Amino acid sequence: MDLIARISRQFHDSAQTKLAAVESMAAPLAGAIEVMTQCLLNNGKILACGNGGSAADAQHFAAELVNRFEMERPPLAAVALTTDSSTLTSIANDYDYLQVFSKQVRALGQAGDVLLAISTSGNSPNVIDAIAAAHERDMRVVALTGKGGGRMGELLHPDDVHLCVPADRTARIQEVHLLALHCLCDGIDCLLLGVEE
Ligand SMILES: O=C(CO)[C@@H](O)[C@H](O)[C@H](O)[C@H](O)COP(=O)(O)O
Ligand SMILES: [Zn+2]
Repeated sequence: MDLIARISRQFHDSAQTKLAAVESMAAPLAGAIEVMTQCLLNNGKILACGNGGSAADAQHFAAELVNRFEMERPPLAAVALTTDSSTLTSIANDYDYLQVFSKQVRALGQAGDVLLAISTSGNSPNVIDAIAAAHERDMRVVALTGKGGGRMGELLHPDDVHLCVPADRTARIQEVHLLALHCLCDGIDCLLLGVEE
C-alpha cells in the first residue's frame, strides 16, 4: 500500500471537489449570507443541527458566531442543537431519536429565526423532522447537503436556501461544508461591519 500516493489523491480530490463546487454554490451561499444577516439584525437567532461530523460542523459554526470568526464584532445569536446530552438523551429515550432536534426547534425557535440543517445525504430523518418543525414556527431553513440533496432538497420552501455540494462521497462533502460554513461566517461579518472588499 502506497500511503503517500493515497494521501496525495485525497488532497487532490478534496481540492477538485471544492473548485467544482464554486460555480453552483456561490450564488446560494450569497443568498444564505443575506438571510442569516437579516435574521440576526432583526434580533433573530440561528439554530444548527446535524449528525456525526455534521454535529461537529453545527457546533463549529455556532461557536464562530457566538464568539468570533476573523474580525472583531459583537457576539451573534447561534445555538447548536447537538450539545446538551441531557436534552438529547431524554428525547431519544422517552420519544424517539427522530425528535432530538425537532423538539428543540419547537422549544426555542421563533418566527424569523433560521435553522441551519446539515446532512451530507440530505436524508437524516431527525434533520428532516427539524426542518418540518422550523417551517411550523415560520423559520427559514438554510440546508447544507450533498448527493443531490435527498429528501431535504424536496422539502425546502421557495424562501429557504439549499447549499448542495455536487459530490457523492461523504468525506468530500463534509470538507466542502466546512468551507461553506466559513464563507457564511465571513460574509455575515462583512455585511454587519460594512466591509467592501
Ligand atoms: O463524519 C462522518 C463521516 O465522514 C460520520 O460521522 C457521518 O457524519 C455520520 O455517519 C452521519 O450520521 C451521516 O449523516 P448524514 O450526513 O447523511 O446526515
Ligand atoms: Zn467525517
